[in-house]
Amino acid sequence: MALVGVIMGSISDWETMKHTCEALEELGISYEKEVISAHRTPEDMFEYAETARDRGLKVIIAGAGGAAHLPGMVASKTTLPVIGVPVKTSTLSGVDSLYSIVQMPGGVPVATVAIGKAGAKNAGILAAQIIGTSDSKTAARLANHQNQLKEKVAEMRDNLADQ
Ligand SMILES: Nc1c(C(=O)O)ncn1[C@@H]1O[C@H](COP(=O)(O)O)[C@@H](O)[C@H]1O
Repeated sequence: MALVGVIMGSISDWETMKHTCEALEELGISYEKEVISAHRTPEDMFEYAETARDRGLKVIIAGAGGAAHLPGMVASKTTLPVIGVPVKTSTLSGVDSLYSIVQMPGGVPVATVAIGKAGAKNAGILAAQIIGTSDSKTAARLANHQNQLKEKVAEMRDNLADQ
């Protein structure tokens, strides 16, 4: 059963959102993925959001670009935490996506990560951290992930010393 729902406004967002899925896989979190658009498939979006909790999801990650209304509209129809990923756009570099997602009105939060693939990766890690609050195996995998980051910095220090 999927614990995280990864949705995106278009298949063109996959190049970004695949980094979310990779992070979830690395942390052993089950997920489902789907293309759903607030603009193009509003009925599907409402049904997805309204049924998400009963289907067993714990977190929804929604990526979209431009007039990125998907994360906020999903958040308006579920009590699950929603993480929004601003997809980088060719016209406005994803600042349009960021502003569309981050500036939610009071009462309807969307946890917004950075623009692009680093943000998409962080969305997966953040979802794992939410799940890790009540799951010790996930918490252990997250601790391991942090240790790997430390090891990478240790390698960087060795490399720098050799320069
Ligand atoms: N922002 C939204 C929504 C939405 O918010 O519901 N639906 C599609 N889109 C975005 O339109 C961009 C261009 O989509 P196409 O590449 O399909 O034309 C994508 O980044 C998508 O997330």
